[in-house]
Amino acid sequence: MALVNNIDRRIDMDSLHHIPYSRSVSAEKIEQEKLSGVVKSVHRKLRRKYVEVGDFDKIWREHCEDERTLSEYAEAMKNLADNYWTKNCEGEVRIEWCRSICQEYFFAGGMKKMLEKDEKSAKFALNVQTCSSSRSAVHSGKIRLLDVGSCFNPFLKFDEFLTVGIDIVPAVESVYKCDFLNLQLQQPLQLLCGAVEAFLQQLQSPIEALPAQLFQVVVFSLLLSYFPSPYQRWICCKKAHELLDLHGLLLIITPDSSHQNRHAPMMRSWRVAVESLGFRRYKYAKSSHMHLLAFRKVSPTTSSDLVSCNYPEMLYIPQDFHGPEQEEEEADGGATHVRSDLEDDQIALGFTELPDMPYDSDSGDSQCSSTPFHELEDPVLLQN
Ligand SMILES: C[S@@+](CC[C@H](N)C(=O)[O-])C[C@H]1O[C@@H](n2cnc3c(N)ncnc32)[C@H](O)[C@@H]1O
Repeated sequence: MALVNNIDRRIDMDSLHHIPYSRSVSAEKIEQEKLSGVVKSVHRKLRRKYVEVGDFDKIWREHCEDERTLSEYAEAMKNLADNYWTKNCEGEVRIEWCRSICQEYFFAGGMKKMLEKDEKSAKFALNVQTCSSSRSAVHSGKIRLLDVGSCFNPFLKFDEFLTVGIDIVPAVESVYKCDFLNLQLQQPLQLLCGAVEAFLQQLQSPIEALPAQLFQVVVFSLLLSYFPSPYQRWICCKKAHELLDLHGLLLIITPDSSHQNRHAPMMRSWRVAVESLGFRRYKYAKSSHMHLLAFRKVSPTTSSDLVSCNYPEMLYIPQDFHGPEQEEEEADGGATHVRSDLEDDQIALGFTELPDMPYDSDSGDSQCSSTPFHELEDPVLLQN
């Protein structure tokens, strides 16, 4: 009788939304998995279409016209950000990493140190006096930051940035609608800093064109892996180069839940491709679930015959090589996949830093980690 009473009481409590802890946690987990399922299925659909059709311009146009899919995606991302990526979780980790790199580079002498290093190596290489006028680029006010694929505008709350968030489907009003792949670039503004800030504050949605050299920071947070083709990733990096001021920073965050060296060749390949556009590596870090890369724009121009050198293909991701079977397995949650010994070893290694909730390698949706990221001063991963 006592037991029945207890059960009855629990049912009553449930109906009053006082859900017992274990039940609410698993309900949360299911909800979270559902949301990241929405995100992953959009990426998968794009990849599948790209394999079938081959013409990424065509599939991209169709994708941008598919309003229902896009708004479901934006809603899922915003929901994940609002309800599941709380403090110290991966969502915060990527934003905090970007902030700390910018603080150090613009306000704590990082840029000055790099410019001195450039001058020294230029003198050494050419045995000539180099021009030091580039120092005037050291920043004095707010940092002009372009967040591409901003979705829910995570940088807006920080005072040190004058943030422009753009997205094909903004999840919040403060983000401007813009397809970065088709953004037109105009002549740079010949204005003083204050006037440039005023220009940025009067932008209106949709943005179809922007002047070159407008920003000091461009952020691609979980953007590049959205695209099914390496060539689209390369177009984005090239555009970032043109939109950045000389010595500005390109910050790239891309998901990878395997341990640090598993995709070392891929990251080396990315480095070569990005540097070929007129960037130089500045910092690299690996968190449990992401690579975080910072590049400085070191050359004002980028040559246009780079396609012939296969640089775009170098911006590959593991999913580019998935066949239909692997994609299907992923859609089933990997239920039919038999792991190799090597994968088992990697998972065992990974467990030492994996938190206890599932990670979504497409959306970057994940959970708390005690060591958010490892700064690598001179990583094997990105050796010269
Ligand atoms: C995985 S979400 C990342 C959201 C956010 N940056 C973060 O780190 O959580 C990728 C975002 O990029 C946007 N996106 C994809 N292609 C884009 C393009 N060509 N131009 C602008 N935004 C794009 C998507 O709509 C989506 O909101």
